[in-house]
Amino acid sequence: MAPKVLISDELSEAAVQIFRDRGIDVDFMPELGKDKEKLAEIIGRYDGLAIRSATKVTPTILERADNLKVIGRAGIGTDNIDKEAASKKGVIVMNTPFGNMITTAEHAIAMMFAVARQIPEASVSTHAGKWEKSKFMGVELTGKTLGVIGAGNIGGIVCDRARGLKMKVIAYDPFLGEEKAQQMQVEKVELDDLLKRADFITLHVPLTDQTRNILSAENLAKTKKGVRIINCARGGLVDEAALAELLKSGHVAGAAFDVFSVEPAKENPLFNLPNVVCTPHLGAATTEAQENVALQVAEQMADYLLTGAVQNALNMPSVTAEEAKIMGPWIKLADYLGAFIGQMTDEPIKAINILYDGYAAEMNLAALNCSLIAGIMKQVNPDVNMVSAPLIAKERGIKISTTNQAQSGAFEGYIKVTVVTGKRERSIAGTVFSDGKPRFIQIKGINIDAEVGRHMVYTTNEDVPGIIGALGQTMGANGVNIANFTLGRTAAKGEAIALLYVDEPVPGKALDALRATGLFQQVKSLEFDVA
Ligand SMILES: NC(=O)c1ccc[n+]([C@@H]2O[C@H](COP(=O)([O-])OP(=O)(O)OC[C@H]3O[C@@H](n4cnc5c(N)ncnc54)[C@H](O)[C@@H]3O)[C@@H](O)[C@H]2O)c1
Ligand SMILES: O=C(O)CC[C@@H](O)C(=O)O
Repeated sequence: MAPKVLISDELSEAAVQIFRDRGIDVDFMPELGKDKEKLAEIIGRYDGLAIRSATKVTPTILERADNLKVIGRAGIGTDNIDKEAASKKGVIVMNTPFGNMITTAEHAIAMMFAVARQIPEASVSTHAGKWEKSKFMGVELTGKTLGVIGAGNIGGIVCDRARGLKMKVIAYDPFLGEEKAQQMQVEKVELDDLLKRADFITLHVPLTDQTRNILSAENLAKTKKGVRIINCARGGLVDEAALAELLKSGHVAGAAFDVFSVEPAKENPLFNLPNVVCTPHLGAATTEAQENVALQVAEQMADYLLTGAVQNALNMPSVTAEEAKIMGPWIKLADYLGAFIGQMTDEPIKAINILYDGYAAEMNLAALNCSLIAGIMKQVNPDVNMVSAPLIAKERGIKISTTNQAQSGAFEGYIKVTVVTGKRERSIAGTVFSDGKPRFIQIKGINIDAEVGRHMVYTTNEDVPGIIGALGQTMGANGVNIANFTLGRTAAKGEAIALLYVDEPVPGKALDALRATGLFQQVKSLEFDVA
C-alpha cells in the first residue's frame, strides 16, 4: 500500500505534485494547522506529516499518530514540533535548512534599511497626503557597526550582504571558529562587546534554553545609545517589554521585528511605538523560498518513506539512498546483534560497547549504532525504533561507546557488540557474507557460522557426547523442523554453544524437555525480525 502523507499547513502546491509523482497518497488540508482537534482525530491515518510553522506537533498529537514515521518541516525552525516526544514515538523530524536562508537574510537586510530610514511610517504618511520631509530623518548604514548574534547559515549571509554595504561586521557566536570568522571577514566578539559597540544588532540564533531572552532587560541596557535592533529569527530571543521601554525613553532608536514571543501576534508591547517596523513572520515568504522548501521537504520525506534514505533529520543520523542500499544488510545485522543481546539480557544494562572492524568501520556508523541499540532496546519495549532507541538508552543511563579498527581477521569486516550489566559481560559478533546475508560469527568469544532465522534456539553446554542427539530428537518430537544447525566450542570437552535455526516458534514444552535432560546450562528461544 502506498504511504500516506498529510500536508497540514500552507505549503506550495509543488510539494503535492512531488508526493503524487513519487507514488505517495497525499491529502492537502492546510486548514488543519489551526485545528488541533481535527488534526489529532485524523493523524493516525498518516505515515508522514508535512508542515510549516502553524501546525503545532504536540505530545497529544503524537500520542494519536500511530502510523507516523516522519514529520517534514518546510523551513528551518522546528520549535513548533515537540522533538523529544517525536523521538520517543520513533518519528523522524526533518527540516530544510537551506531552502529559505537567502530569503530570510534578505528580509533582515530589508528590515535594517526600513528601520534606518523609517520607510514604513514615511510611506503611510505620504499616502495620507502629508509631506513630512523633516520628520523622517534617517541614518546611513555605510561605516556603521552591525552586531550579528548567531553567524550560521542566515547570519552568515547577512554578514556578507552587510559587508557589501560597507558596514563593519562583528559577530557573537560561541560556535564560530576564528578561522571561519576570518574567512567571513567578520570580527568575532563576546556578547558584551557586541552590545557595547553595535549601531545595529540583528539576531540569527535558534530559540534554545541558552538563547531564550538573550537580549534581556539587563543586556539591552548595555547597548549603545541610538542602537537599532532587528529580529528575524525567533520570538522569545528579546525581552519585548524591556525593549519597548527603551524605545520610549529614546535609548533604542528603532526596532524591526518579524517574529514575536506569541504568534500570531494580536497584541505586543512593541506595537504602535514610533519607529518600530513589524512584519507577520514573513522572513521566508518569497515565491522562491517557498518553492525551494516545499520541493525539498517533499523529496526528503518521499525518499525516507520509499527508500529509507534520511536527510536533514534532527533526531537521526543521515543515510543517503546509496548508503541505504549498500548498508541495508549491515543495518539488519546490527539489529540482529542487538536483538540477540537484548533477548539474552534480563538485567539492567550499564554499557554497550560496539566494535566496527574493516569494511564495517568505513560505513555510516551513526546509523549502524542506532540500529544496534534499537535491536537491544526493542526487547524491552517493542515500539522502540532507530529514532527513539538512542534517546531511551540515554534516559536509562546506558553508556554507549564505539571503536573502529582496520581489518583484523579473516572477514573483510565485522561488528562486535559487548553489553555490560551489573553481573556480566555478554558479546556477539556478526558479518555480512557476499550473498548479502547477515551471519553470527562469534558468541562469547566462541567462533561459529550461523545464518540468522526468524525463530532460533540457543543453548550452552559442556562439550560432551549426546548434545546433537538431544537437540534433534526434542525438536523432532515437538514437530519443529530444523533448517540449520551450528555448533561451536572453546576446546574439546570445554564450553560449547549451539544455535538452531528452526522453521516455527519452539513450543515451551520443547524448551522444558531440553532443560530436563540436564545436559544444558542455558536453553533460550530467540526471535529475529527476518522477512
Ligand atoms: N523569520 C523567518 O521566517 C525565519 C526563516 C528561517 C529561519 N528563521 C530562524 O532564523 C534562525 C537562524 O537560522 P539559521 O538557518 O541561520 O540557523 P543556523 O543553525 O545555521 O545558525 C544558527 C547559529 O546560531 C549559533 N548559536 C547557537 N547558540 C548560540 C548562542 N547561545 N549564542 C550565539 N550563537 C549561537 C550557532 O552556532 C549557529 O551558527 C533560526 O531561529 C530560524 O528558526 C526565521
Ligand atoms: O514557514 C514559514 O513561513 C516560517 C519559516 C521560518 O520561520 C523557518 O524557521 O524556516
